[in-house]
Amino acid sequence: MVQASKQAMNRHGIGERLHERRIVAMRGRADRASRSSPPAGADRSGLSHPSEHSIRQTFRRHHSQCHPMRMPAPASIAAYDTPSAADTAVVLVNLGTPDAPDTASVRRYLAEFLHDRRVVDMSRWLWCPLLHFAILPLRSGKVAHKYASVWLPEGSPLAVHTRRLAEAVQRELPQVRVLHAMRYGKPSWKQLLLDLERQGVRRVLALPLYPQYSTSTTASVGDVLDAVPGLSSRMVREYHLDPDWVAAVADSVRRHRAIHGMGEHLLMSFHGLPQRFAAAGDPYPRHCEASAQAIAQALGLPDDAWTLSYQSRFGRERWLEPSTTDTLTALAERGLRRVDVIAPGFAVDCLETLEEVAIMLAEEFAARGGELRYIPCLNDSPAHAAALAGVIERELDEWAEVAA
Ligand SMILES: C=CC1=C(C)c2cc3[nH]c(cc4nc(cc5[nH]c(cc1n2)c(C)c5CCC(=O)O)C(CCC(=O)O)=C4C)c(C)c3C=C
Ligand SMILES: [Fe+2]
Repeated sequence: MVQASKQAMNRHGIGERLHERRIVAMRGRADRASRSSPPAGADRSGLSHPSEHSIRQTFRRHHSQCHPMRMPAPASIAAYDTPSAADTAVVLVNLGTPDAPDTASVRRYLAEFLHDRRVVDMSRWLWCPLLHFAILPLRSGKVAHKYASVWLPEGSPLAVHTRRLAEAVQRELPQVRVLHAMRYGKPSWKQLLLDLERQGVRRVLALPLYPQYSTSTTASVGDVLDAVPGLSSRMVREYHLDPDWVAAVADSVRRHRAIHGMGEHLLMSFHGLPQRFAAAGDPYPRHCEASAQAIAQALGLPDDAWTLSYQSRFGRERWLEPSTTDTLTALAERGLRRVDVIAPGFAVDCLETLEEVAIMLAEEFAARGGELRYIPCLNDSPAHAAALAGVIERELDEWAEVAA
């Protein structure tokens, strides 16, 4: 099979192969968009089957069941010999969240999160006493109260939406195992990798649920992957300009505006970052700017109809600007009364979007006489699952090519 794939690669030029891959990806996406409920084990991309023969069989079977008029299997199917379904897992990794909205659980979660040097890089001699004797005792209770205000019957919004999103992506990609994990808290990313290794899984593709790359988030997911050397692994770095993701965000705004009417302005609020990180080369602000531009362009918004801002400041140092709070004050002073807000840096709704934006900032804006209308994250929407499935397919595809 490897041989067959190498021969195929020798026969065609690189440009041709890339073109074939794009066609395959487009076909995969078209299939996802057009089918309602795929048969278990059905295969569209041929990513995961041990032999070319069985790949073609499965592909044909699926197509004859779902799309009797659509044929044949993709021309480049021979390139999909590795990785195979049995020994590959795809893991959607999110930040993490407390187990319960109480002080002890929040304290445990914050302690793990804020111990990560990727998040707070101060000297441990200074940071650990500050964290344990000031921040955790003072912050945990207050933050637990905030979590309680958005907690769902099934758990923390971030946990609930992440699990549902992974299930939705699994439905999109029945040929590989799709799981989810949290960098901090449960289900533990590190523990999941160790469990997978024990179960004989050899390859893990990590998809950090951060569209924009940051060392404080994405790289930290990679650190854990590197710490389990028995597994062959690969990580999606970012998807901040993925066309399907951009289209899904833009569509969510369009749909909201179709139901609730047009806001006078669109605010795109991203999680903030200390300016020092950006000065040291973290590409996060560039990625946020590029995402915001692409979303505005997809919506056909003129420059004065939208603004990018940064929220969730933590600590005393300078964070990225403009802040969402200051931006809303400025918009209110400009006389704007109906502002729509999206949070395109968050894959799913969480404390920072629901409590900080949809509740607190909306209340502040209302006190100035305005209406702040929060448009939810993509969560487990079909468009989101399809976009992420496309990102995963492309990554597995490139991996197979490198491995061949
Ligand atoms: C120095 C501190 C922090 C950095 C740097 C930071 C970067 C960062 N965070 C997210 C995404 C999320 N952060 C969330 C919560 C959260 N973030 C921080 C601090 C930093 N984040 C704290 C202390 C908290 C906990 C809440 C609080 O105490 O205020 C969440 C939500 C988690 C949930 O349970 O709902 C997300 C998501 C990104 C994308 C990012 C860098 C770009
Ligand atoms: Fe954060």
